[in-house]
Amino acid sequence: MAIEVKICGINSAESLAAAVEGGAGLIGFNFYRRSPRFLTHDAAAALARTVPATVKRVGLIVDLDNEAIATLLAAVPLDMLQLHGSEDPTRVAAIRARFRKPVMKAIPVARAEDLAVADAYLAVADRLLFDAKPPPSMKDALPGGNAISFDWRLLQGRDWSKPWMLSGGLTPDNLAEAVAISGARRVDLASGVEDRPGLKNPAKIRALLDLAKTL
Ligand SMILES: O=C(O)c1ccccc1NCC(=O)[C@H](O)[C@H](O)COP(=O)(O)O
Repeated sequence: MAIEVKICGINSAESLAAAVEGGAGLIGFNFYRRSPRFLTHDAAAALARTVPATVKRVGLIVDLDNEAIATLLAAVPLDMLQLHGSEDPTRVAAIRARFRKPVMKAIPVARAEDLAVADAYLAVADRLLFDAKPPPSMKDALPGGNAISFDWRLLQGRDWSKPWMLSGGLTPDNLAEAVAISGARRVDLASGVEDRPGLKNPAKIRALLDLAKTL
């Protein structure tokens, strides 16, 4: 069975069409202001309204308070929230209960010990997303979308009771190896289908999704 792909940081009708027509299972809209992929509510809403029901619309947020989340959800039709900040399990549970949306919690990974953090989220999140933790030497790193990978062998032979995704530095060139080594059946990527940060390349999106169907 093909792996499930989320294309994150969709910010144009062209990239959205490539993702939807190519078979992405999820697309992500980025609401983190420092990101080159940041979208206003209005821009995201216009795109989100055109997404077929078969594709999940994920809103990526970083440590937003309840008021900001409520404003976002009132403006943009979203199927899932991706929590990509330092939200602890209590906060994840509170967001899920209050806003009645499935939540995916990002877990930053650099070393084997980082994976232990995931256990605390299993009871409160609907999905986990293992993403590369930027090294301290990386100046101005974002919480995600940095085009860096972690050691995929850390995930080898591991599984969790909730669906989990692999992300961090995935590209059409390394996807097959990443999937083979990690055992991931769901992947998420942003930079790997771009020409520069924030500029998605529809041809790269289509190529990546074609490849994913063969894995
Ligand atoms: O993509 C961003 O700019 C971003 C900013 C802040 C928090 C998270 C962000 N991206 C999250 C994602 O879901 C990315 O797909 C994931 O981090 C992998 O990114 P990349 O290494 O660029 O493929």
